[in-house]
Amino acid sequence: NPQHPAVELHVHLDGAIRPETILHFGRKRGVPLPGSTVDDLLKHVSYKTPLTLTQFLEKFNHYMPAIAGDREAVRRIAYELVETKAKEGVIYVEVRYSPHLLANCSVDPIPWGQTEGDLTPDEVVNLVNQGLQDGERDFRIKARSILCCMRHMPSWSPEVVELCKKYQNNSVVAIDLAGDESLKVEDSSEHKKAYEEAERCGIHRTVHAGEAGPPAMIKEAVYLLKAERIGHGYRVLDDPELYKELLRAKMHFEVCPWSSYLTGACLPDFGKHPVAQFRKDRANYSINTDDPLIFNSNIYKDYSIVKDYMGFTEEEFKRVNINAAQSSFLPEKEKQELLNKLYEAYGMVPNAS
Ligand SMILES: O=c1[nH]cnc2c1ncn2[C@H]1C[C@H](O)[C@@H](CO)O1
Repeated sequence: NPQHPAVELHVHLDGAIRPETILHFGRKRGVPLPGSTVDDLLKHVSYKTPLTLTQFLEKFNHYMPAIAGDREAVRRIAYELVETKAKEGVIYVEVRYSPHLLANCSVDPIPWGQTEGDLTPDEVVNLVNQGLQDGERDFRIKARSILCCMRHMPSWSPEVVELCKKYQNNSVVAIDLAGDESLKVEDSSEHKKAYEEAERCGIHRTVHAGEAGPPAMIKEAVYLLKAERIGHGYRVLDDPELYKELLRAKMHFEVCPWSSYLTGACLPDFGKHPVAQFRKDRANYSINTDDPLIFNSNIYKDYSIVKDYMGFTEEEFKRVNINAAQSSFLPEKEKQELLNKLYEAYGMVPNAS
């Protein structure tokens, strides 16, 4: 039973695919997969005890070849994610992905060992938009998207920001920087330029930082890339001065509890999880699934963790979701509409009718 209408700001499209859909397209396209039933496939793709962020990211290799490069698949995974979220009681979701990692042409290198085809990153965005918009209509929730730059692929970033501009407010609301933070990138000036262009054009900005990386990555995200939200950001607690500053600035942290356990981002002892500190300090944060396929989870899992291990209350869940709506990348008027829906559902305004 969903504890509330919820708002989810951090979920990867390519980390949230239904195993059935992977099997369907694997079969249809003759792409070999590590299993031929849902259980088999999940044995390889999902896992239950912590890996490193780098090892976790390798999981995508097992199934992305079945989806990437296929128009119907790309559209369908977007549509199905909206359905899944609607069923979980999410009324507004921001879905993120790298258009390049779903393409098989006009991308260098062509990802996942695909042979070259004719699906460009631009058309990927178009297809995802269609899937999201069809989903919004059929499942009556709101969905927007965030386009990801990848840490290890600075050469893709100029096109990512151009796609954000082209599709701005046609589903796309923001830019992100995802991928392996622990990896040393010789030159990230392309990421920086892309973020400057995003700021100049009024495109919202979030950055994965302080998940596996040190607080310095969060500083870079905030002060160099002008991030308005931080993906994960747990390690901000290692730098009390920075933490104080970001609390004062009401910086939003996109917290993913179950993910943080499975990627080794946080200690396995949930009693000591950074989100417990965030709650104490009434920080601005949201609760999110991140990659529910790989983590074999849903939004209830993440809410259960903070409830069962940290004693989070309904009151805090309401505050969390109101913060999420406030820090969403919707235009002001739509943000107000979303907030009003939450206030009403939470019994925080008298029913006007
Ligand atoms: O938790 C994560 N941290 C960093 N990168 C991630 C995480 N989950 C997924 N990604 C990467 C892998 C996906 O292919 C990419 C775009 O969604 O983002």
